[in-house]
Amino acid sequence: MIQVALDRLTKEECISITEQTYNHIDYIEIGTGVIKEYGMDIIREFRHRFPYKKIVADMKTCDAGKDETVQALEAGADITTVMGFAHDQTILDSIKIAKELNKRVLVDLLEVPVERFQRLKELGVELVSAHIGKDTQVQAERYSLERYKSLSDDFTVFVAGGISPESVQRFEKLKPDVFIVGGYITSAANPGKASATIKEVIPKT
Ligand SMILES: O=C([C@H](O)CO)[C@H](O)[C@H](O)COP(=O)(O)O
Repeated sequence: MIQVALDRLTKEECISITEQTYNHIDYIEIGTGVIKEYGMDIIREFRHRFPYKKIVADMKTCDAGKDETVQALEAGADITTVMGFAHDQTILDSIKIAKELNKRVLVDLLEVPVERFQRLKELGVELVSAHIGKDTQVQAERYSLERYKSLSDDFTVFVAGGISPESVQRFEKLKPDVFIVGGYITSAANPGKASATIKEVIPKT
């Protein structure tokens, strides 16, 4: 499955790219910067405009787990993100309230040491994002995905970080359920065509 990540865009650009890519994507991610710009209103607007697509709010919550999770999920997101390096209590509170709302939490593994993966499982984490951060993507070859290789034994895996038709093979080894694709689609001259191309190359589920 494909999640289009809408980052560093205006609201109008986010809507236009979602419309152009609609038939090739499974999840719409409202990116962290877009949420910072427009707040929960953009999640409400996307819920209203795109009632049949899963919406992920990339809140990147690292404290106040309950409050931020409620904010995003009550605004209409199906999934909200919490950082794996946050305090255990933050993660527990987010998962608990998401369950009460019949929704999900995706834990972002950015900068999370491998030794913490087992603890995340014990905390009840089910969805994780194996992520190479925007600021380290230029050194991506140095950031081996090796540390993420066993995640699929314990979690539903999302992968993110500079995914394109050229790099998709590296991520395939992690047996992900969802490929999160940002810049390759959103910076393309034709985002609809780019989303069709990436859909062709990711493994069929
Ligand atoms: O989560 C992301 C990043 O931290 C910026 O907020 C991106 O959504 C994710 O990395 C996917 O975008 P690309 O790396 O441009 O594919």
